[in-house]
Amino acid sequence: MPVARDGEKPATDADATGEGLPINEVFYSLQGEGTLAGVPSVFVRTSGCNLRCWFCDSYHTSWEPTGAWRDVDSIIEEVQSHEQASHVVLTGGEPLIHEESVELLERLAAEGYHTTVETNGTIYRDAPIDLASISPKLASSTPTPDRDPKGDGEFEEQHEANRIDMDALSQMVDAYETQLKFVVTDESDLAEITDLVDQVRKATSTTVADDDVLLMPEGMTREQLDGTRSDVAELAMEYGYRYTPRLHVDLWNDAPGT
Ligand SMILES: C[S@@+](CC[C@H](N)C(=O)[O-])C[C@H]1O[C@@H](n2cnc3c(N)ncnc32)[C@H](O)[C@@H]1O
Ligand SMILES: Nc1nc2[nH]cc(C(=O)O)c2c(=O)[nH]1
Ligand code: SF4
Ligand SMILES: [Mg+2]
Repeated sequence: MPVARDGEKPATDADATGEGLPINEVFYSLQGEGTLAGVPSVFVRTSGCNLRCWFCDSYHTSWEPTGAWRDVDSIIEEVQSHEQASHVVLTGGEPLIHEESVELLERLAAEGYHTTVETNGTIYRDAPIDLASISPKLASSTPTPDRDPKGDGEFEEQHEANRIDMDALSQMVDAYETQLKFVVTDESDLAEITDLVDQVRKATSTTVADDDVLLMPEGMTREQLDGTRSDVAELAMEYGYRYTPRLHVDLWNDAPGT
């Protein structure tokens, strides 16, 4: 079913509102990205996002959000049905637009799970998060009219205005163990990345080491990654940042539920 735009719950549209969280999918896979790549994990994907990256690989949580409202008990039950997993990844869409994500994370922590939150870093919430996997969005993510997957650039201005919130980003970096995971489209992204990392270092009391800064090639299919991964690996070496693969794409391409 469709969910409300940007995850809000309008008071008048019964179809678009509900209790708990709008969930797009829950699945068991290997963490494909970042420092925990390869770790068996249950993924909980909420629906709704405050941004609209043109390249979003989760189109049905952002450009056309779909999902079903589910209460926290039923989500926990499904997580626990994957008995081998001790790690849970909360992602989206943007999971931190939803206040109820805090309750879900509290319940997961109480059950002893390691929690990773995949977030664009624009919204801070106080929650038991073991790894904040923050992917701040660069200018190259903005849906200009020529790169809009749906329309003619209607979200360009809103995306551009909201993609970086330095207060929320630095609060998150100070509060949680963090990785900064940048989607790299080409070499021209690197000036913005080094500038952003400098700004975060100035705004926080936490040490952000170069190997907490991850460069991830843009691409939602193996074919697309074939065009970006080698160049991004070279850039990681040149700048001294960490490279992260997209292991799930290498293993399963763009298959659903992976
Ligand atoms: C779908 S997002 C959901 C979490 C959050 N909204 C965010 O952007 O971090 C999950 C991860 O996929 C990354 N991502 C999305 N589309 C991508 C693409 N085409 N190529 C590489 N990474 C992508 C995001 O940057 C983020 O790290
Ligand atoms: N296997 C796998 N690993 C992932 N790491 C972050 C993902 C995400 O969509 O947030 C993701 C995903 O969608 N699949
Ligand atoms: S912030 Fe994340 S979920 Fe939202 S549009 Fe960008 S990649 Fe997709
Ligand atoms: Mg993904």
